Amino acid sequence: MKNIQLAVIPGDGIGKEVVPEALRVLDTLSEVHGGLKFDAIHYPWSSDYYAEHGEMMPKDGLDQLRQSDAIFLGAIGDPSIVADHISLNGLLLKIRREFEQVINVRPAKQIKGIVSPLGNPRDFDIMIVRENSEGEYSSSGGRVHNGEDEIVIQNAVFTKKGVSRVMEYAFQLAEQRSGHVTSATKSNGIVHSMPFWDEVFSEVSEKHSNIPTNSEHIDALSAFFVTKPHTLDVVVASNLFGDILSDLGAAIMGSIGIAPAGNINLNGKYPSMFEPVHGSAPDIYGKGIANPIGQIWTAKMMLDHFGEPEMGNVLLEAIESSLEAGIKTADIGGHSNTKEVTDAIIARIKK
Ligand SMILES: NC(=O)C1=CN([C@@H]2O[C@H](COP(=O)(O)OP(=O)(O)OC[C@H]3O[C@@H](n4cnc5c(N)ncnc54)[C@H](O)[C@@H]3O)[C@@H](O)[C@H]2O)C=CC1
Ligand SMILES: CC(=O)C(=O)O
Ligand SMILES: [K+]
Ligand SMILES: [Mn+2]
Repeated sequence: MKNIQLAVIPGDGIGKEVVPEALRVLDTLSEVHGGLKFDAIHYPWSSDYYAEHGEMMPKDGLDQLRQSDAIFLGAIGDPSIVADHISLNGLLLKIRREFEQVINVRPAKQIKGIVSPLGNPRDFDIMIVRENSEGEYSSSGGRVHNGEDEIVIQNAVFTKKGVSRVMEYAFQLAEQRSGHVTSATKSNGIVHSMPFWDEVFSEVSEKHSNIPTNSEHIDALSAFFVTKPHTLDVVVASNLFGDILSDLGAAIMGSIGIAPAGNINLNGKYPSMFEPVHGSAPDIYGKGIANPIGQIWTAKMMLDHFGEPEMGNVLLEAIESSLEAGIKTADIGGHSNTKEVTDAIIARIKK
């Protein structure tokens, strides 16, 4: 029996609705598999936890999570309780940084049973490889003076190590996919970090001369996601650019509610973390209508990570088959609720 210790953090808003559903799916997959078991430990860390304890997680929170094989997270953020920069920095971004989850992989591809909002898209299959530990999401900076004299400085941090690491990962992925790499840059507007980004991209691409590359400014690239997504394969991007492109990737698939993600620790020192691309969606929380597919597809990425791609494929086929049968939440044009969608996926896995 292969036992996998999962640290489960549903977090806020619809995270609390979709995580339990995805865990039901994982339990079903365990039953079908017979030799694989997930032992889940739940952590209530969230904005509610902050309201009670004045912090997003206990002081030894990271030590508690360290013991697990992976972290399965929903979403963090409830601006009605605590400001987003405090809640995300105190939990989500802290885990990503401290656990050296330096890469964030986010697929965007057409799946059966969902109509893309693009008029008539050709088949696309994009893998966004986002730098996840530095870049624009650094805590370096500060505020001085008040009123009209106030000055705010937000530093973006780009290290040779961090940039070459994410690019190396992107090239290795492209090699497996027999594809190519597109770099998201903005060296026409950002004078220090992005020319550096371009230089490192040239260096790393020289080591992989068999892989075709191109480099696009982020503004133009955003448009290409809409006008010609079929021309893209692996897209490597800084933390902020990758964040934005992945919501766009989700949108052209059909909804942010279906997009999965993996925060990958490469050095094996800490667990990786799997969470959907979407946030806590306060606008629909409590109605039971959140699309659980982002969280469930995220479970497939976790299965792949643990060397169980067959189970992952069973899961993706079950997702596609229930979508083709029209069992969908409202964000993708259906009338089913969160539980009905999960039930339909579970029924197909059992078949
Ligand atoms: N990784 C994380 O935990 C993230 C957390 N956040 C946080 O989430 C909160 C809300 O942020 P927003 O910018 O509104 O982004 P969001 O992703 O939560 O929501 C954006 C839009 O997509 C819809 N949506 C998202 N997930 C859905 C699902 N599964 N099914 C159906 N519709 C879905 C929402 O209803 C909303 O209209 C904030 O506190 C934000 O900081 C935002 C993004 C990522
Ligand atoms: C924070 C956020 O929006 C993301 O990681 O996607
Ligand atoms: K999330
Ligand atoms: Mn985001």
